[in-house]
Amino acid sequence: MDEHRLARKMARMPRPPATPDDPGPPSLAASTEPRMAKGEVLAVPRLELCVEREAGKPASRVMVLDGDFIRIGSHQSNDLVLADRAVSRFHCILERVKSTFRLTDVGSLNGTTIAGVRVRDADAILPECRIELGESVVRIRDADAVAETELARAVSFGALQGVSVPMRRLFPVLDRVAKSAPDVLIEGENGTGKEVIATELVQRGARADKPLVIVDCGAISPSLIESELFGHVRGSFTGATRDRAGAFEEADGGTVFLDEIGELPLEMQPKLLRALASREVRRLGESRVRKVDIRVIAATNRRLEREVNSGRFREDLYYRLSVLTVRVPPLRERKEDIGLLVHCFLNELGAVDKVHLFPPEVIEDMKRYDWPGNVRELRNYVERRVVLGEGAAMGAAAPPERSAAPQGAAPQGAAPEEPAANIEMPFKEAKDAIIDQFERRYLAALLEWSNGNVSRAARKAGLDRMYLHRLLQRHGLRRAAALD
Ligand SMILES: Nc1ncnc2c1ncn2[C@@H]1O[C@H](COP(=O)(O)OP(=O)(O)OP(=O)(O)O)[C@@H](O)[C@H]1O
Repeated sequence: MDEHRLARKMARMPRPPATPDDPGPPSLAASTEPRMAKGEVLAVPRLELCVEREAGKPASRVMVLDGDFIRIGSHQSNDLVLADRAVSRFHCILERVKSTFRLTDVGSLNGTTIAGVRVRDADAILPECRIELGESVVRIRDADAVAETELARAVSFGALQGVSVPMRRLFPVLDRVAKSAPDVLIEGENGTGKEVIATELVQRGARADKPLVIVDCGAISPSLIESELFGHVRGSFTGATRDRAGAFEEADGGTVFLDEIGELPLEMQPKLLRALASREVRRLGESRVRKVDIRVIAATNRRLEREVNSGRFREDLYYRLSVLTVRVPPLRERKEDIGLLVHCFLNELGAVDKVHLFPPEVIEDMKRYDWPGNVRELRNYVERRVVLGEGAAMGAAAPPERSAAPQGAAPQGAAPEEPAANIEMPFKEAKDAIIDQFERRYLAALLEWSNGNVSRAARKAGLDRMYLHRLLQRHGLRRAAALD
């Protein structure tokens, strides 16, 4: 399989069956609801931001904002714009998490401080807190007024399960996005369900029976990405033995899902921007321009604001992509979903009879853990527990289980057995066999650690992501990496 195939999947999506919503309690059967039922209304306190100093001068500007995700910076596109040269274009993000806030500095030049302490990521910030950025000071508090937001009654949005408030707030948003069919950016940590969301958006939209082409921008070497997206003509580069349509052309009439958009090489970004704006593509090595009719869904696990600040992502492309952004909360902020997800995975695994392995006290233990690998890690754990029973351990730090690890993994901590030297084999073959064995074990353990996430694994191992993909493929471990 060449790199193109490796990184690109194409699917024709069947329309979901027309069944009514399932507003009932979590059940073993995942509900399918092609249309959202009108849900409850949730009152959320509005957020009041008081600018007490701006660019070093006293100020008394008050802004009352709806929404739980507020961007602060000097660029006009922020929710709170500070006219302060010491404030970065995208300086920090304030997110409501239940009754507190999280503050994230997105790589600002001069930093963000709270009570004199410089913060990068600060959780559990309480109302009345004063944030200092540049030569400005902003105080946050819950306003008296509340905003009303729709809360779905259904506990799933197709394959996306969730009983928690953040997820049931997300479902109506997704429903509207699916129907209105604009380009959309999905932001969320690894394993939070971005690809599931993209698939659901397609299935529920007008392009459901048209092609969906998935491009993993992080899995394609920079030299091939242009041809991958826009195609090439024969002879346009070494190895281009025939004309080939790119993802945009293949998806004509349908959708392109650009996964890991934050990994797109900088030099490719203006070309993507042009294609997004004009809906035209030009194959590599050809002057002819082709019109394409596509919807683009992009996803990222990076804070693109941080990438823009650091110069790794173009500001104009960021604006183009982020016109409509959907944010998926990490699992640690919606642990109420764990019980439902466990049932859903048992159901998918055909292991409903193993529900006794997840009694309430185990679910409570699971809620105490933070799930850095999010739903993917949870799913892997459910699978392990089904196979190993009560001995399965949660978390990457816990001793991994031999049978749960992908084939070839050595138990962590155990001294690897010295392989016997096989002098019946020529030296080179014997050496290659041992290296092969080592690679398999190393990669399998690495995948186990990263919960199948290739980007994380590549970073941990200090390997180029594309090279790691090839290694995994060579060792038949690609499925373990791509399965979830
Ligand atoms: N809310 C959910 N309900 C049911 N399954 C989920 C949910 N979220 C994620 N999953 C499952 O978790 C796994 C990871 O999901 P997915 O690949 O969509 O995550 P992702 O955010 O795209 O990850 P990455 O950024 O690493 O590519 C999949 O097996 C998916 O089916």
